[in-house]
Amino acid sequence: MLRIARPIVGLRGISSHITRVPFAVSARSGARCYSSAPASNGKKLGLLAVLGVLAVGTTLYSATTPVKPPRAYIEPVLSPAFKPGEVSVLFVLGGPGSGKGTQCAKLVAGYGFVHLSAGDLLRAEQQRPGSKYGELIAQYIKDGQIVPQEITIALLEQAMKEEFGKGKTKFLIDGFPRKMDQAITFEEQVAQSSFTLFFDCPEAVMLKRLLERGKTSGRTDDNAETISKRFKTFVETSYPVVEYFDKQGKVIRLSCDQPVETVYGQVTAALKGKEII
Ligand SMILES: Nc1ncnc2c1ncn2[C@@H]1O[C@H](COP(=O)(O)OP(=O)(O)OP(=O)(O)O)[C@@H](O)[C@H]1O
Ligand SMILES: O=c1ccn([C@@H]2O[C@H](COP(=O)(O)O)[C@@H](O)[C@H]2O)c(=O)[nH]1
Repeated sequence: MLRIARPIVGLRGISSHITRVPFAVSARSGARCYSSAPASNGKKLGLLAVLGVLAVGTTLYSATTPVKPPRAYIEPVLSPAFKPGEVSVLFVLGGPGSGKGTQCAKLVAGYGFVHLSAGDLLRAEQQRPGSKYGELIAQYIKDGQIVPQEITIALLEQAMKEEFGKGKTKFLIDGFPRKMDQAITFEEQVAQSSFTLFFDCPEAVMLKRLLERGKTSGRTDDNAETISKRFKTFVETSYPVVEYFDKQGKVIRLSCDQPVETVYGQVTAALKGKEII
């Protein structure tokens, strides 16, 4: 597929308005064109006649010569890895510790979704012997920052293709997209999302859960210092993604500050309402 880029606004047609008027015309070879000496009437008339002919000539030339538009730029547009309708993608977003993974696990058990957690994929890549990106990923996670999109999207696309090859088509993409560039690139190059489940949760609740989880999780980011960085990243970088999809009417907002089963009841009711399950 090819996309023809629009020509640069304002470029087309400008040349038709440019008429070059000769700077000085001398009636006689060697005469000074900047002389202050008064010219005779005959000379003045001759000069005016020449200027008039030139003005008419250039106007006629520009009016009759077709203006060539600038050559269109041709940009290749990559087709997404999955065609529209081939797979169903639900993004699952919410602050750290809002319960995304817990609810995804229940949807897998109840409705046969494939659950792909971007964080889990990054941690697995970090651990993979020989990975070029292990150290980089470890540093970003420890700092509560978002790993460059190329790495995360490649991991997600690969995992989706593997599952698709086994006949799976319903995906929960958990903890992604966490940044606007990821949202746009993923939808352009991998697949369109149908909805985003957003778990709204007070920071105090998430902090308590994460500190509790940190006692056994072994995660380098479940500690007070990194948690506060993750909260900041969520507010500044990830929440704009929720707003972006909200403007498209594609966000299902859920309150996470309830027992697990109550939250799950809200999730399933909302998905049934949208005829996703
Ligand atoms: N509704 C809930 N009520 C109480 N505790 C919960 C609830 N949901 C999840 N938890 C607990 O909170 C912790 C964080 O949950 P979970 O791992 O599902 O969150 P998450 O949003 O996936 O976090 P992260 O983004 O950090 O991976 C876990 O220990 C989990 O058992
Ligand atoms: O798209 C993503 C998703 C995650 N990360 C990094 O991983 C950690 C942990 O993610 P969880 O979803 O909480 O498991 C997150 O703080 C980021 O550092 C990412 O870079 N990009």
